Amino acid sequence: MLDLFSESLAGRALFAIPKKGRLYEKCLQLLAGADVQFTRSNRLDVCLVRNHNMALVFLPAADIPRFVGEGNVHFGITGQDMVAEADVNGLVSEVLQLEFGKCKLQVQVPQSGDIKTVDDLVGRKVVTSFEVLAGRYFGELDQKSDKGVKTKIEYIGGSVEAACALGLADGIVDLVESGETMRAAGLHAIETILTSQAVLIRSNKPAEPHHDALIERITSRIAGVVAAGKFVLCNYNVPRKMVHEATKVTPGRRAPTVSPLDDPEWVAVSSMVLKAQVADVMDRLQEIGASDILVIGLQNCRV
Ligand SMILES: Nc1ncnc2c1ncn2[C@@H]1O[C@H](COP(=O)(O)OP(=O)(O)OP(=O)(O)O)[C@@H](O)[C@H]1O
Ligand SMILES: O=P(O)(O)OC[C@H]1O[C@H](OP(=O)(O)OP(=O)(O)O)[C@H](O)[C@@H]1O
Repeated sequence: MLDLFSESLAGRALFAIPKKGRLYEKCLQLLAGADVQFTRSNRLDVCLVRNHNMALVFLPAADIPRFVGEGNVHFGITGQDMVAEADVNGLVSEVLQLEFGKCKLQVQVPQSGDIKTVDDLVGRKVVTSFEVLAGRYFGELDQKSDKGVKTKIEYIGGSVEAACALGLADGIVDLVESGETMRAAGLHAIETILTSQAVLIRSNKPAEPHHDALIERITSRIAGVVAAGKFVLCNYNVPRKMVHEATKVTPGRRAPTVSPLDDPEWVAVSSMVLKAQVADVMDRLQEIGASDILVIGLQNCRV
């Protein structure tokens, strides 16, 4: 059975996806948007893609950089924090930022306590799941400090936020997004070690040409899905004499589409706008005299 399975994997491009956790659902949405068709069986962490010569390998997010770096899989999705922690410099390339899984790796200490800055932590005990990054950060700090002592970095696999309250640590290094978990544990952040988001990474080991072409095709499809989430299409009518002003507000990615209307005094404009800026853009268009401003969400695109 196993032999049959590895035979069916032979020659396929291997794509690593986080098997659970924060990034999992978003990855499934990306795969659906890129029309990567598969059925994941409960018991298997490898599954064949029906419509491409590819297989998905579901792995812990933390292991993906190493698997990609060593060329066991050709490409994968994980967090930038995981790539940095795995220390795979030169072995993988980041090919696409995916705009989700955004968070910060921060040094946190009890809100009420004697530790106010990272220098106060030098020589004390820090607990973290990111022992490489925390070790490097405090190693540099120890060297700069004149205390002549080393900060003790201790690894724990989860529930890091509880460490200070339990008396296990003077500070922690952990991920923060909304800050809710941190505040609930009576902690606050005193330094950011890195910012992170989910990324598509590729092995730097040379792939076979037919893998290269497929990886590039899937990457381009995923880039389209990511861009579709970032942009909207903004359509509006504007007096012809104001079109120059209006298109300064909506320059589009390459150039806006300007079309004549039956009324010679007016034109219609269609342009891609960043979703995050669209409310402001609509206000400015209205001030310029545009009307019938319509914002349309994109399901998919290639840009
Ligand atoms: N609160 C958060 N907000 C946004 N992104 C996050 C958050 N926490 C973690 N991430 C991102 O998701 C990645 C995976 O985190 P997650 O906590 O799901 O790890 P996991 O250990 O694989 O899953 P689990 O905790 O279920 O075992 C992190 O490396 C980080 O890039
Ligand atoms: O700032 P917040 O929005 O509160 O998010 C931060 C929390 O998210 C992550 O854990 P997650 O909830 O993914 O679970 P985990 O601890 O099991 O990894 C991280 O380790 C923090 O605990």
